[in-house]
Amino acid sequence: MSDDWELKICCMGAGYVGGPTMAVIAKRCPKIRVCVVDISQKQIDAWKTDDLPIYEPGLLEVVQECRGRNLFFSTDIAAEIEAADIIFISVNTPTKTQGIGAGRAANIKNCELCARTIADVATTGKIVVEKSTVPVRTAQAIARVLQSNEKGLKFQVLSNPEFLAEGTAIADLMKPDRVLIGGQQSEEGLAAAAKLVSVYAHWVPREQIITTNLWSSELSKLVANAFLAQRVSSINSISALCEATGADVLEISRAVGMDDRIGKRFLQPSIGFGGSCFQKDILNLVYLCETYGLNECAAYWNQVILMNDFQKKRFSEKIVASMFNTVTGKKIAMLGYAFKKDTGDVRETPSMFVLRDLVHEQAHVHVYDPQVKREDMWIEMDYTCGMNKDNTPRLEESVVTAPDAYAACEKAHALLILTEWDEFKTYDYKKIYESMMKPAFVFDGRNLLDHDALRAIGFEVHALGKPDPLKFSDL
Ligand SMILES: NC(=O)c1ccc[n+]([C@@H]2O[C@H](COP(=O)([O-])OP(=O)(O)OC[C@H]3O[C@@H](n4cnc5c(N)ncnc54)[C@H](O)[C@@H]3O)[C@@H](O)[C@H]2O)c1
Ligand SMILES: O=c1ccn([C@@H]2O[C@H](COP(=O)(O)OP(=O)(O)O[C@H]3O[C@H](CO)[C@@H](O)[C@H](O)[C@H]3O)[C@@H](O)[C@H]2O)c(=O)[nH]1
Repeated sequence: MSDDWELKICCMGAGYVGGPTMAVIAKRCPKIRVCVVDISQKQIDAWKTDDLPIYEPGLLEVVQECRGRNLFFSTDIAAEIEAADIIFISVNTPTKTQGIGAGRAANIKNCELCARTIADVATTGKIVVEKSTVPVRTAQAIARVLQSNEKGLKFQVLSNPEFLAEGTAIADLMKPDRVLIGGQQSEEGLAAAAKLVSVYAHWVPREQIITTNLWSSELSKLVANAFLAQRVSSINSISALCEATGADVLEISRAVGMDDRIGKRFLQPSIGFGGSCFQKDILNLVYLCETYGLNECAAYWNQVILMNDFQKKRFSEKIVASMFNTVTGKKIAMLGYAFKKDTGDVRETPSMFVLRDLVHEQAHVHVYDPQVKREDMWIEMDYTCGMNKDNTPRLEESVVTAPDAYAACEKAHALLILTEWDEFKTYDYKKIYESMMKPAFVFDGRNLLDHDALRAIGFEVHALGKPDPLKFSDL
């Protein structure tokens, strides 16, 4: 190992955030040594191959450029902590499943464990950076664990939440809207923050690197996700009203979004938001509000989740109701399973809830997604819906993962668009129509396809928040 490094960074947690974030730091800062560590040998082994543990456009190229140069992956956590000047904690902080706050509070046990490991093995003081999304004031707990080391070592704790979105992680990291760094407002705290600023300043314009106190930084992350999810729930609530009145939700998104004060983005109706962050972080915010006795604030944010649940359920019910109130024994093709395009991530994917409902209705579901692995579908189904092959014997036999969309649609009664993958727009829908049972239904949960063209082919199309031409006409 060269000793000429400008700085040495260790990141605990080689997941969706730790891996891409550190890869981009390594790319942009060739003189900084970056090592990503994890307790999972399997995860680290995969990062050392070209079959990376996560799919993210552009990630492999960045990893290939830096791996072995200044980007390393290891399970030797103690050695890497010892070598590092700055240690990022980028571990998972899922919603608690048991005990006080179960179903709402974030479980920060992995963060605490990282702090304990650092306190145990470090022989010199370090800057410890919370990269994970955590409840406000977690830095206090981390600092207390670190300061209780018996070696008299001094640690500085910073908050540096991550705002990347999956599917666009590399672009987001290369050109972030902002980098947020929170620190203690003491001389040592400000010096630590300045050191982290200097890392990002290798490629992020200085005016886009914001420094705040610790608590503002921690809380800003939860607030950003709550605001984004609130927009999705807002437009989804309007999609239901559009279906009842003959208004068109896409025309509304356009008309409303052109107001600069509102903005165009995040007004795309869907079958509900998914992903590992939105629901978890809003629940975390709701729990914090309740903890501080702010029950009205808690109820306000909880409504964003309730609206999301309503939207997911509404979509399944629409399918069954439109198909003569029964899908029992019918083949249904599900195109897309990931929670958004350009990722294989299925955590909290809304497709899972539609699949669950269709299995309950005894349909035969054929799923095609370009990136999702079948085993990941079952892990998430068990974790989030409590459904597995032991308690639902029909589950695995009534769900087929198809090799392509054409196979999924052959002899199907309905085709569902659940993820907005670009390739779904390029298919030969005439050929698909001819291979399907009649009437052939399309339920477009993303408003991805050309509905007029599909109707001209012969499909019966139901699209989210779009007027049904059989039901509504102009004046
Ligand atoms: N996924 C996202 O898009 C995203 C974006 C912004 C922020 N976040 C936040 O970042 C954090 C990490 O999320 P993620 O999606 O990368 O999670 P992840 O589950 O993909 O990865 C977490 C990794 O941490 C490892 N880990 C757990 N405990 C450890 C320990 N004690 N020492 C070393 N490694 C340990 C796990 O083995 C796992 O590989 C969460 O708090 C999340 O809310 C996620
Ligand atoms: O107009 C929209 C925009 C998004 N979604 C859905 O919302 C979910 C989340 O999408 P997105 O925010 O793009 O992806 P995430 O990877 O979950 O990223 C969010 O969560 C991350 C984890 O905290 C944050 O870092 C990001 O800033 C934040 O956008 C997905 O199911 C999308 O399909 C919609 O339905 N309509």
